[in-house]
Amino acid sequence: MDSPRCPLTDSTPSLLAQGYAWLPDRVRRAAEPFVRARLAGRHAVALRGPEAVRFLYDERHVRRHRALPEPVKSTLFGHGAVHTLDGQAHRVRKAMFLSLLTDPGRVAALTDRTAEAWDEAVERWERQPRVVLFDEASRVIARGVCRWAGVPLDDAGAEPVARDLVAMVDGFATPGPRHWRARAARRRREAWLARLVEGVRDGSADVPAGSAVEAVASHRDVDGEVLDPRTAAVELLNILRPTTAVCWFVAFAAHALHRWPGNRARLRDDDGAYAEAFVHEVRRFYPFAPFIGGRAVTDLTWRGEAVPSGALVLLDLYGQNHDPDLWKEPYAFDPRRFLDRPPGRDELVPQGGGDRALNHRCPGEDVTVSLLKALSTRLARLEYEVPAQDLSIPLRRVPARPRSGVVLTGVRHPSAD
Ligand code: HEM
Repeated sequence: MDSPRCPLTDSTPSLLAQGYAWLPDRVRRAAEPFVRARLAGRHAVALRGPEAVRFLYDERHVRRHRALPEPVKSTLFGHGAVHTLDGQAHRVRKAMFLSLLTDPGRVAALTDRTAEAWDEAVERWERQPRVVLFDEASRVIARGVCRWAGVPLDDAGAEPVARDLVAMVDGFATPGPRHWRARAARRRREAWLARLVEGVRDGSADVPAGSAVEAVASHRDVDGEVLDPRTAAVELLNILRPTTAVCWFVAFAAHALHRWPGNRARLRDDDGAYAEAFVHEVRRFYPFAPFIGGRAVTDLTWRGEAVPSGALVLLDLYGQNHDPDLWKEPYAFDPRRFLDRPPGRDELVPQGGGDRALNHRCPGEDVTVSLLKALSTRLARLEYEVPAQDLSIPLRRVPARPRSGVVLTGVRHPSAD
């Protein structure tokens, strides 16, 4: 087999300029689900499809160590995060997340805390002329997850905390001012939570027994040692930050209810199966995580294509969620596609693929689905107007969001009429 040639031109500027469209465009031009590129000076290959999921998540092929660029670690995930670990070190750290995030009782408690915060917020929204749903949802969820996790937060604290948690997500994939805001937000919140962890350990901070803060503060890593306070803060943020980021999906759900209002009645009617299908379709249809990746640990072959040791191997999440080979009419928003059958493990991949206990698949999918079900249903039951505004979702911006943030006016609970 010929040794693979990495393109000479670096595609990083095109990726930054085109966002979500960059990889699917390249796949379309290549007329096959395999793309070779140079990214940040490195040889990269991009794959998609259930078979590609199984290939990439096999640690004999691809590992995460030294795969993530520094700007992503300094904003989105944090240095020393579970995302960057492999092998036994990864599995021991991952077990902590799974025990906190997949137990149905804990997921229900987090959903209840957040639903309470939503109901409190609605009382305020009814007295306001307009609300920006994206911003409001971020505060509601930040309040809910902090209450659930045992992070002390007074009412005035929710707004700056939500702003920082959103900033960390908003700025990971851009070189501009959003990026510097993300770095500053991470530094601030790591310092804040590291102090809390130290307080829990020396007894000066009182947090509920069994809470996420207590679990992270007392977690022992593969070496039998507790995490240093900064890494413990990084991992606490890896619970608070992505949970708050469900506000992106809440804004997308509002967008879908506005564009395709037929969904509203079935959500209002407490149709649990439909609500779940709606949530999966929101996660499939709208753009959020564009791709994930790691480094080839040895010379590999993918469907006859050589992948040299050290190359970046990317899984095209957005492309796979819109792949016509997997989804009938992929650009139609249609929750009914999930009514007949639940999503296949390695087909629907907005939060990664594979087995969440063994690899890097997101441990927060149950939380995401549960929160989004509860909040979409509540949103569908509210009455409000959607005044003229720019609801476009430019795919050049990563992470994408409706430009206006989804402005609602005249919010009222139907019972108030
Ligand atoms: C807002 C919706 C969410 C999206 C779009 C999302 C997406 C993702 C993606 C794409 C990955 C990487 C998978 C991989 O590298 O293979 C991931 C990993 C992760 N997510 Fe999520 N996630 C979301 C919500 C959550 C929530 C609610 C939590 C926790 C409460 C969470 C915690 C994590 C953690 C800790 C990892 C690292 C797992 C590991 O490396 O083993 N995520 N997520």
